[in-house]
Amino acid sequence: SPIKAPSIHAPSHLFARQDLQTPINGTLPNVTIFSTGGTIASQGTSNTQTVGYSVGLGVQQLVDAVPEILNISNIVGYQVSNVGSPSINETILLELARGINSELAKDEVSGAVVTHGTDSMEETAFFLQSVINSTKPVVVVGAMRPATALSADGPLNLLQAVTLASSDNAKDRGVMITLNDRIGSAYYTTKNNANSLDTFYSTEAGQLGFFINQVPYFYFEPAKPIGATYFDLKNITDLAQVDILYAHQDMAPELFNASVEAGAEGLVTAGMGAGGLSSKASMAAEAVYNATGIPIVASHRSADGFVPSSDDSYAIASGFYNPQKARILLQLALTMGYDYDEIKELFALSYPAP
Ligand SMILES: NC(=O)C[C@H](N)C(=O)O
Repeated sequence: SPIKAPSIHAPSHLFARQDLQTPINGTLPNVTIFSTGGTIASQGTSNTQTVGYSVGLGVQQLVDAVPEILNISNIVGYQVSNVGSPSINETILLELARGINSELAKDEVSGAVVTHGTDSMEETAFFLQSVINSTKPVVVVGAMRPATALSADGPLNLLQAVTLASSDNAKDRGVMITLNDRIGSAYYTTKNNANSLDTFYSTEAGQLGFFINQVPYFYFEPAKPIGATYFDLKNITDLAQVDILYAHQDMAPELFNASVEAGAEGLVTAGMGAGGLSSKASMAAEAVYNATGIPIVASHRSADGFVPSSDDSYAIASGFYNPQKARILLQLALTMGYDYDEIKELFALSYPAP
């Protein structure tokens, strides 16, 4: 019969550590699962319900649904939160990052898995990529169908995530996102479709590998994304406020001032094409920059692409970062006290001169 997982770490104040009822096998690696909620932890009222379900399954139930995981790894779990990922906030992000760093610092832990809603998964994954101090695999995983649905995707995704987190060939590849057999780089992977199972087919730079019969295969040797910067969180307890303004025809120029009045310390624009704003919006942005000096990063509302730097612009070019990743990067830079020029250089690191 199953025995209690050994107490191999101390709980932090936010995390509810679960003493998962998993059999211990000394020959297997140890993986720690950090559970945050999302569709992977959700239940509907029938097996055909795939919208309008509710979050509620705990980390123990997620593991219980896939006993095969215990043939791959010993598991310890933390219940970090149990929310839909639109409600993930900086408190959860900071605690998650600290928890992962402290787990991965232990020799006996091979890797970490984060179960997460898909809606803001790329933001959490990018954040973790920027603040995790380890070469061990960190895998962020979710599902597009609730656990109760016919053909629920969560259980196999979780099995693959644990497999990846305990694989030697997954080391030194940065934080990864896995869903629907695909392995993507957290740095560049984006949710592309609001509903479909294959929503995390990656943008051009993001695809790292694929699962075949639950074995991870990589296309390349381990590599680090160009420009990836590590931020040491030290005693940081909150992140700078950065908001995203979405550009469109006739965008209200007042939004720039309103955001600053609401507390924004930096702004990201999801511009049209390669970062474009209407001339009225652009003038308002420039006026806010001149009045306050807050950094304004120009990104793109198109799903993929690049915003080039321009010498005569007040705005900092996002390069390859989409608005939600640019926001996290700007939050981290501001939190660490980077000035305007340092922030500009930070963004430019992702597209070094040839
Ligand atoms: N598929 C999902 O996980 C979507 C869910 N609304 C979430 O992000 O929490």
